[in-house]
Amino acid sequence: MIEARGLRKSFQTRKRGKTTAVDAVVGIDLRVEAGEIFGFLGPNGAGKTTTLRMFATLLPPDGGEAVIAGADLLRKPAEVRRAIGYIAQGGGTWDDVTARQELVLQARMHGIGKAEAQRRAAQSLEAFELADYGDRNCKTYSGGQRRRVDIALGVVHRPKVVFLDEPTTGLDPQSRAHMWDMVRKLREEGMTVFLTTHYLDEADALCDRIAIIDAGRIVAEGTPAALKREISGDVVTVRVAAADAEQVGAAQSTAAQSTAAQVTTAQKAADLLAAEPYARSAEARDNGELRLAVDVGESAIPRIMRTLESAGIELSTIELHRPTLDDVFFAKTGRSLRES
Ligand SMILES: Nc1ncnc2c1ncn2[C@@H]1O[C@H](COP(=O)(O)OP(=O)(O)OP(=O)(O)O)[C@@H](O)[C@H]1O
Repeated sequence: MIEARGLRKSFQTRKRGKTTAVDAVVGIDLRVEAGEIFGFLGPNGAGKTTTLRMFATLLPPDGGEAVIAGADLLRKPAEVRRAIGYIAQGGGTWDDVTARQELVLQARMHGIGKAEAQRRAAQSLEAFELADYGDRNCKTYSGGQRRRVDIALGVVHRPKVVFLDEPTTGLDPQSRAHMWDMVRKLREEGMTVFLTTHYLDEADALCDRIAIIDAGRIVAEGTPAALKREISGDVVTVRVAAADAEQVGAAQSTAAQSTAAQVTTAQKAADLLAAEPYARSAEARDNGELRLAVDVGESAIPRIMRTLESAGIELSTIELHRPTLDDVFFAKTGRSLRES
């Protein structure tokens, strides 16, 4: 339903009279099958919105090509526009009109006749659980209700593909869960959904397949389960105890010295553990923590503790966790998406 090859985009920015180029998207290749909820997961500034805007014909690519719902993005943009719905990050509802009025207007703008437009507006209000507020001005809606109106507006013409830019950003947990149900409903109705998110749990729970994007490049693609399986094993996170002043060679320990010593100790621990047969990898991080990829966490933990104890390294905490999409992100980029 969506196929992209080598799609790229740079922006020129001027700072103190100097022009510099920002490479927002650096060659995206991807394939989205019909009827999927496909998630584009990445940190702020990764290039998600830029890619989405190119797919939605709102931004001309600098290079590459894409076919969306059978139409060539560069040669047949009008055909692409007819086949898609695009729901921008900020949404677009007006304050002083009702959701029903907005829906009728939007349907009419797509060339739908008046009676059919009214029928579709009523149907959308039902489908998006807005019937109770449909005749109230949009300014009286909650954030979650507004976001549902945005999506109802984006799909009133029944597109084949729906592009959703961060559909749940800023929503409370209950509204987010509700929104996920709405997105699943779009798929049930046969639409292909392409959404962007920087929420790991959203990508994991909602999306059939995801692509992880970082610095304008796709670094991983697959089902959340397959991506987690790929890095496989368990992850053990160890935090070494804050060191005392002696270790940093100072008479008086300051917080900064203590952290520096912790980082040094974590590195020493990582070097030691990386040589152990049960460790697939061990990396110290700049907050005094180290992450170990192991096959079976439960049996690795006592061995890790023994190794560190015999080297005189004191632990403050040790935690076991099953791989998450953040671990996948970490494995691919060397950073945590949570901290990006
Ligand atoms: N019009 C523009 N002019 C200059 N730089 C831009 C422009 N639009 C985007 N960028 C830059 O391109 C990069 C990618 O931005 P983009 O908005 O696509 O990221 P994103 O992944 O959608 O981020 P977010 O999650 O914050 O929305 C960023 O470095 C951004 O600052």
